[in-house]
Amino acid sequence: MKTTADLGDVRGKRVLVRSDLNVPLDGETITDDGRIRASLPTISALADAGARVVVCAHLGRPKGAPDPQYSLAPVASRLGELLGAPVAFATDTVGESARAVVDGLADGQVALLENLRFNAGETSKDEAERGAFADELAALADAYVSDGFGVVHRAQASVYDIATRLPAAMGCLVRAEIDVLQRLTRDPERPYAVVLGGAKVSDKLGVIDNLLGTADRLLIGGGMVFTFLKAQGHEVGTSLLEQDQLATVSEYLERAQRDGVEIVLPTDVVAATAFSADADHEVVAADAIPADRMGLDIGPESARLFADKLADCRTVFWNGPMGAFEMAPYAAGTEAVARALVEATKGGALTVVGGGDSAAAVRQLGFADEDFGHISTGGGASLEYLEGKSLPGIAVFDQAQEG
Ligand SMILES: Nc1ncnc2c1ncn2[C@@H]1O[C@H](COP(=O)(O)OP(=O)(O)O)[C@@H](O)[C@H]1O
Ligand SMILES: O=C(OP(=O)(O)O)[C@H](O)COP(=O)(O)O
Repeated sequence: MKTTADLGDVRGKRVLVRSDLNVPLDGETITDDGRIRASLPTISALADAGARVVVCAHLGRPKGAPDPQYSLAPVASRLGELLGAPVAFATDTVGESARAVVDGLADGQVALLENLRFNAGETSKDEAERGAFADELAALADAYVSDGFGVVHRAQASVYDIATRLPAAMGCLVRAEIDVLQRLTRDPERPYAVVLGGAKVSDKLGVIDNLLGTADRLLIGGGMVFTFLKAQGHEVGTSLLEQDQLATVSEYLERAQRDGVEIVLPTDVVAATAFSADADHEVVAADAIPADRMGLDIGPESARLFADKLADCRTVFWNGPMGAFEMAPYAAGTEAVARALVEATKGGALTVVGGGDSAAAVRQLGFADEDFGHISTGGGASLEYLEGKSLPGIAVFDQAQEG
């Protein structure tokens, strides 16, 4: 695997670094800067070596056109504070502003381009459209460094296509993340549990297919729960639901039972009248969610059950908060699972928390990075790695080496 050392002397070279700076925002306030901090080692090392560092990243899921609420401007300010040096911000990604900002960089200086996903080419399924955007990005630089671990599972222009267009290397964050995750895939100590939650349900339900073959226990919380409960024939009210995945989930439940894999579902949930901290909410049995309510957290009985199921585990991977933890009334389930992982870590288990919001949740709830074996910057990326899937942003380096 190529490292930045393989790029040779970078002094005076324009090096495009793909980072994952997809941080949670409250208006323009960054509520957790973990992903920015995790991106610093690669950026600093290149700047210290005299490169003209051009950082590119996405924020949220804008629809291929500029959308001010997803601007990376607040991230540029924070990145500058953390680096202790100003970061020039380009108000577009590959246009006039980007070219001017890159041209204005001196050796050792850092710039950040505006949100990659303001350009339809970044996420396009059409190879030619993606390639054309990758060409425009490539024109801004002399070399490329892939350091956005949280996006290596995306076959997107700045992750995949660009790596074939410039001398390319892996950054130290991607390499560090892979080193830890390898310990989970190479003969994990058992029992091995995977805890799944969060809101990217359609993205992440599919990973269960492979996890049924590797994990001993799957604990399901967050927005994932309701497709399972519905598949079991229960009312889920207005909760998050993947209607078209019901048959798949039923098959998972059958297969798990047949193969002796434990799928642990909540027995109670916190059900609210709206997605709001002020909404009327109550704890109800998981099989009795009122039709006009949505489940926004696992209930207290489930929190105890989940903690119990994690207590004897020797390896735990967790992605996705157990509830809408950003709102205090729905944070208890996430806090209970975090506490259970901390206890498991103290007992010698290998625990990994992955995902932008999951990492933000544990920090927001007052836990320290050292309380866990590892906090990964990638949720979906880690899960797909654990599934044994080929990740486009990593595979492209193998292809380049073969080719
Ligand atoms: N029951 C639920 N209903 C709606 N949203 C939920 C629920 N449980 C968790 N969430 C939301 O899931 C989001 C995080 O999901 P996701 O992006 O999949 O996690 P990560 O970033 O850790 O990979 C949080 O913003 C949280 O509010
Ligand atoms: O937040 C991210 O992933 P995660 O929520 O799975 O941790 C990454 O920045 C990838 O974002 P995407 O899932 O919109 O491609």
